[in-house]
Amino acid sequence: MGQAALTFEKVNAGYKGRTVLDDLSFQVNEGEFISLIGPNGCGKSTLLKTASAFLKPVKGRVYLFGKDIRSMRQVTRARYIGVVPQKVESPMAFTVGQIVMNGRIAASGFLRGLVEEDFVVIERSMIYTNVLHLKDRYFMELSGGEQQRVILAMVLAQEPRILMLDESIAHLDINHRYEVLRILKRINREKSMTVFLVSHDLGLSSEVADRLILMSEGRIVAEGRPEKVLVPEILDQVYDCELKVQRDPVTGSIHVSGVLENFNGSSKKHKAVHVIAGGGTGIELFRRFSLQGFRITSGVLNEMDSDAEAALALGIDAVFEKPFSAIGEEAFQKASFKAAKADILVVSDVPFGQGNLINLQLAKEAIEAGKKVWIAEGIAERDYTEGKQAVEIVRKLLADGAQAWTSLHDLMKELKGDH
Ligand SMILES: Nc1ncnc2c1ncn2[C@@H]1O[C@H](COP(=O)(O)OP(=O)(O)OP(=O)(O)O)[C@@H](O)[C@H]1O
Repeated sequence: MGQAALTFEKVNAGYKGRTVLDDLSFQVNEGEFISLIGPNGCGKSTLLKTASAFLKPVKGRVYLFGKDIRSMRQVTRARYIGVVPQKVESPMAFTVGQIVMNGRIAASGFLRGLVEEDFVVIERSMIYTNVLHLKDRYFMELSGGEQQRVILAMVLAQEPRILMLDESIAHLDINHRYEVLRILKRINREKSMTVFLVSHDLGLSSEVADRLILMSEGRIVAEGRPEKVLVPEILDQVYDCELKVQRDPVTGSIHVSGVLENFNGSSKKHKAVHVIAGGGTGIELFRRFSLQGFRITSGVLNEMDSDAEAALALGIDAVFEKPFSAIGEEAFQKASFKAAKADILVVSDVPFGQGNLINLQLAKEAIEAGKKVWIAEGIAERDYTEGKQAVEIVRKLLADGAQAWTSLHDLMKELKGDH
């Protein structure tokens, strides 16, 4: 493997005071084919913008082939790095031929003028990406996939030493996608061009890349050969869902997919869960339980509370009390009736005061009925009752068999086992 092509050294970067990349350090060597993967919003595009000096780091340094990018002129940078963006921002009133030529001009300098060799590179880039026949067409008139191939041709015409693609092949049809990948692999091998591909297609990334870099919340959480990174223990945590990873024993290719078993039309009766929540602490529980196919009941909730609104919006069978009022006997009895029909009871990280303390009585009834009860950890910090009554009740519940949960991810996993 060659010298360091791209180096991030303790980089912090983001937008208007909001940090996205968090103390990020990594190195890519010349000739490597890397795929950068990670959930929506984790900072992949921000990393690309920072690498191409479109975004200035707040802290840390970025080097291209050992040189600090801050000291580089734009034309020098264009020779080192070419970025194919996720989407083409502005409509361009140019023909395809003109756009690809602009790529070459950006990297060769406006003053020099183009020579014979430049036109060979321009034409080759258009042939590679199958856009030569579109040469005289206006960019704005092209389909999304055609536009994406033109931008790729433009960047290839720069002949950059590192090519970064931001989800740029996602909109291509399967034929063109594999064609582009073959081109990238070829240039990568024959010209030692470093390729850095951002992709949400984990299987495809594992097929083409020598090394995967997995990001989460602005940091790198795993990197290495695809079979080391694409393992359920890592992916489940990062993508916060259950994933199936299968490896083809013949080709070795890896297939990652989500689990759709709740939607396969089976007549299996789903379990019922009663959720004790309030103040918005139940929304994510409602959402996830719905997606997993649980039957959900909830309450007592106060009308106009954000959990009450969410329960109404999701059609959840909930019991309500008047807004800003302490839970009364009638509402409690209704909730007790509903909770008695549930298989599982979950208490969110809702704060408890005198007004809603009675909801914990539902957890006690569930334990007495031999049901599973899950209570969010950290009750001491959200107990606003006199004499910390909620802490005392929860302590007893835990002693009698209730279980504490810390992360939603883990709770869902536990409940999935019961489902
Ligand atoms: N121009 C911007 N101004 C403010 N915030 C931004 C800007 N661009 C991105 N962000 C925020 O920065 C975070 C990281 O965004 P980024 O586009 O880098 O993520 P990503 O990993 O590429 O996501 P995706 O997979 O969805 O494309 C997100 O929370 C996003 O909302």
